[in-house]
Amino acid sequence: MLSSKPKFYVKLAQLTFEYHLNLSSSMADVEACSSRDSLENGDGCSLVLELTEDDPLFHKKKKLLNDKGFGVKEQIHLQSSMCPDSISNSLETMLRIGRIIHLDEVELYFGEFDTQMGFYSPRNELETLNSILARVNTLLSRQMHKKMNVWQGLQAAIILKIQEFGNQIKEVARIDKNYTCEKEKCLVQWGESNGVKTKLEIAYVGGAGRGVVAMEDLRVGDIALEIPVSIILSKDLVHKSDMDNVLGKIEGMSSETMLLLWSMKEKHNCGSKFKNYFDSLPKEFHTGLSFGVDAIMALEGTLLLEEIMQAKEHLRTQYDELFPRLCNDYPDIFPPKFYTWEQFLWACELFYSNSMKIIFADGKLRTCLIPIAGFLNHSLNPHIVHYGRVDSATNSLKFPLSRPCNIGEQCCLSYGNFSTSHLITFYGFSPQGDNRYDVIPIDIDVGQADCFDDCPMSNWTTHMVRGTWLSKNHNIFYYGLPSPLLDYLRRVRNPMQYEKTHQQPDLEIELEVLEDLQSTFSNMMEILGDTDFGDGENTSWDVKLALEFKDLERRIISSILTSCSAGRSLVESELSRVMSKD
Ligand SMILES: C[S@@+](CC[C@H](N)C(=O)[O-])C[C@H]1O[C@@H](n2cnc3c(N)ncnc32)[C@H](O)[C@@H]1O
Repeated sequence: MLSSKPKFYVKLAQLTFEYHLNLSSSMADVEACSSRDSLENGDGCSLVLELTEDDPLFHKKKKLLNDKGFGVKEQIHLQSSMCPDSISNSLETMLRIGRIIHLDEVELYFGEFDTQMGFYSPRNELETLNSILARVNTLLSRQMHKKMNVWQGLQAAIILKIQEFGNQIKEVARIDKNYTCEKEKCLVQWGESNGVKTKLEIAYVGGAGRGVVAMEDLRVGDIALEIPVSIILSKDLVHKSDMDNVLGKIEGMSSETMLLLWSMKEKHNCGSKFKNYFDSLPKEFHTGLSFGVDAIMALEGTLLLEEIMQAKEHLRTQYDELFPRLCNDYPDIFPPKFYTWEQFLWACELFYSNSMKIIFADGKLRTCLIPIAGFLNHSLNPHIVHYGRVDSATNSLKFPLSRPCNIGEQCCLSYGNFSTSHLITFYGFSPQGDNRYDVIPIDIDVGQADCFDDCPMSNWTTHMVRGTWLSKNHNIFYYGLPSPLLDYLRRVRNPMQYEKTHQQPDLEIELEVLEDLQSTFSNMMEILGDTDFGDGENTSWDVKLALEFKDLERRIISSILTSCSAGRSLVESELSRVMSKD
């Protein structure tokens, strides 16, 4: 019955992939099991990474898993239960599976696995390592199985990997020691007297305003910050207020807007429980929604211009639907002086840049403002990735570390997988480093979009490109450009059959595809115009951000043009070689 060798087991059951690392069941036991529970309740214990059908990318990921050799009912036997090398090998296999499971849409679109980088994105890698670690920790905490040392070995190997990964991606923040953070300290003291537990202190971080730094060396899994639900601002506060009756009757009013309108008044209430919180907020926000005329003009030709204009228009419409009607009808509840357009815009910027979506103990998702946690800045290489669920045992929101953060180091969150245009519009900054979510969407109007059932990658409904420096494969047929887009364009030219061969007709199609892309992106570059360096020191914050963004778009397009041109040279020389042979 018992086998000492751990095994991976890949099973497809009711459209759910389950990957089992099973330490003590024999393969026959595993095959006889129809559910994960029966494995865990038995003598053995399984490690499961699962891809479920709830995932909107289920079919695409399933295909990618199959392409990578992780087929249905496949087993991968590991060599030994004890030796560190085999633990490390098993971890590598789990990582390869986990990375695919944790891909998001953009990563999957560009997802030819990059063997040189070894990972898809820092977020994906951290998420994968932490999800495997969480499962191993659960198994260890149950202490109900044999071979504890193997699981402990695996746990140590994962933690080491996370540490090594963190060391590769360290960012240095400029901490301004002269800024005393008085208001912020008052808020922390108030928080602590209400049950907040923190290992972070507020500091002024160059280029990002307030941020938080670790007060001690923090390890993976340590809780950097814990906020009791009693000091989280959520829609429950509106229900307890005089606004509830009025707002509840307005059709289509979201609980998010209710909380926003409540906050606009509450911030003026000297006796508010949340006075320290409101006092700590910036007097003005510098997001894309506050861009002035010069910045808007500087954005001419960019995608960001459209995003900002649409967002602002949406907010103006929302404001006009509510005001001055609410102030006229209920002047005591909605005093006109608190509900001007400028104050509404301020509140919208507060919510866009500072709110978090949290799942409460009742299972409901609510948009909240969270004192103290609101000081955490965003990073493309975050320390904290999982923070969205209230711990029902403590009725608090915990911020555990997904990678270590040393004493004095800025501790950052991931706000989400956002493009720089989104971050500028709603948060007012452009992140440091390569943002893999900076893509240029491509509209393809070929009138035969639904044709290619047999071509798996052409079933993407949207196409996109990004800086080709992010790709390591610049060989013929790839050129640093996304395969789904190239495959799609090839199929448009030859719907019957296209193969990546070095034969003349296929190479001629390659040339046409590259020429088309080159012409599309040359037009885009022309619309963007020449680099504008602004007015040096005198350039305002918004024009600076606008110019920075325009420059980013130029760099992306320029990299695509360079790749198209290099690709054409490759194909042309291959074509002349083939033709000279013929
Ligand atoms: C949740 S708040 C974080 C605290 C904020 N720095 C403050 O001083 O109140 C979000 C805002 O912080 C700033 N921010 C966050 N991450 C940043 C980053 N990586 N670089 C620059 N600014 C950042 C932006 O102004 C953003 O709108």
